[in-house]
Amino acid sequence: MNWDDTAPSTDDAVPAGPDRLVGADADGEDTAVEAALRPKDLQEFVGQERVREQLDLVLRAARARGATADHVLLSGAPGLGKTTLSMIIAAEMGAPIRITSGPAIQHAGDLAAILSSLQEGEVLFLDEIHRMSRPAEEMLYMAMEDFRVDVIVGKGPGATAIPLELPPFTLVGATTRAGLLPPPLRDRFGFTAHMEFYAPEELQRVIHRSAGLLDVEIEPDGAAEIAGRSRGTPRIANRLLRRVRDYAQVKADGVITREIASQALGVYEVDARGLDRLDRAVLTALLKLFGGGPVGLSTLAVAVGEERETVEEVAEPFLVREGLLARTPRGRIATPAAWAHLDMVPPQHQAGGIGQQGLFGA
Ligand SMILES: Nc1ncnc2c1ncn2[C@@H]1O[C@H](COP(=O)(O)OP(=O)(O)OP(=O)(O)O)[C@@H](O)[C@H]1O
Ligand SMILES: [Mg+2]
Repeated sequence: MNWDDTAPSTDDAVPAGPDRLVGADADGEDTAVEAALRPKDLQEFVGQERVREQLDLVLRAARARGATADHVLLSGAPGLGKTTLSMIIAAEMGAPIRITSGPAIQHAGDLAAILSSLQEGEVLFLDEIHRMSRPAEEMLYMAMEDFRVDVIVGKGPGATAIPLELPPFTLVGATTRAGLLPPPLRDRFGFTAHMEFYAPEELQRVIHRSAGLLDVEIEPDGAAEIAGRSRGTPRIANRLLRRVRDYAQVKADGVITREIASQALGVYEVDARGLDRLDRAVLTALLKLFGGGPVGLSTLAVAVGEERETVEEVAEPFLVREGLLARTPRGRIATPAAWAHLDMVPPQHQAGGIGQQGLFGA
């Protein structure tokens, strides 16, 4: 559902497939176990070295001054640890945290109610801040800068603005789409942290840590195998770990070895690079039916029997990130890495074969 007509957001309408094992958004089971797996302080938080170091300085300095920490904006793809980091900020400051999200704030009044009930030093976590309504956003500007809001009482010519002082608080905003934030809002954050995808070694550490908390025995090779298929995302790493654990318990003695991890993820159709069935269907169609492209998005979508949006928003971002597919003005094309990944030979390399763009070019 689209709560907010100011943002040209399409992410809400996309069939992101909560049943998708490699989807980066949280599903029901994730929500239930994530609380247990969340690192509780900066020390425990794996990776994101730069962000961690900078945030550590910001928080230490604020603590030393006995002041409330500056507002923090966390941006990055789903499942990289924004919510986790917001809770860590509160914990490190020894402050309570209030959690809400852009879509939950439909009216400025909703925000005024939250702001006016904050305690001094409290952390207000505003998830999906890019989806807040415009009037609420404007109220937030003043609250962030001057710790003050104007509450409008009454309607029409008789309406009056009653200024309300707020206690100093720390706003932690999170967004998957930093580009959608209006500059005046972005500028009011004292510190902006951009979260990157995790390296396989970092994910391996995340997996080890989670396995410990879930009381699962895992060999380093087993963790490496899962890490390599987790698309740079801790949430996916934790989810794959749980599925591999199931397999290890049912089919083996419960210990996760490389062999077991590889077999289990084969059963769940997550390949060595983290592609799932949909991703591979798109690539396979692109290579087999269209000789590697270029081919239009709609044609490609019909070929795999999916909606355009599903191909564009669900499968393509990761394929592009992995350098397997490129979006060009003339259509989608496969990269040499795509041919290699599916163990296929590009047509121009075959004796007497047609050129890559021979049949379907333009
Ligand atoms: N650096 C990390 N170290 C260990 N675990 C992590 C780290 N980052 C994230 N996780 C784990 O990944 C899961 C997802 O993290 P989190 O909910 O913070 O992501 P998010 O960025 O808020 O995602 P979304 O955009 O969907 O809200 C949590 O279970 C958390 O424990
Ligand atoms: Mg979150």
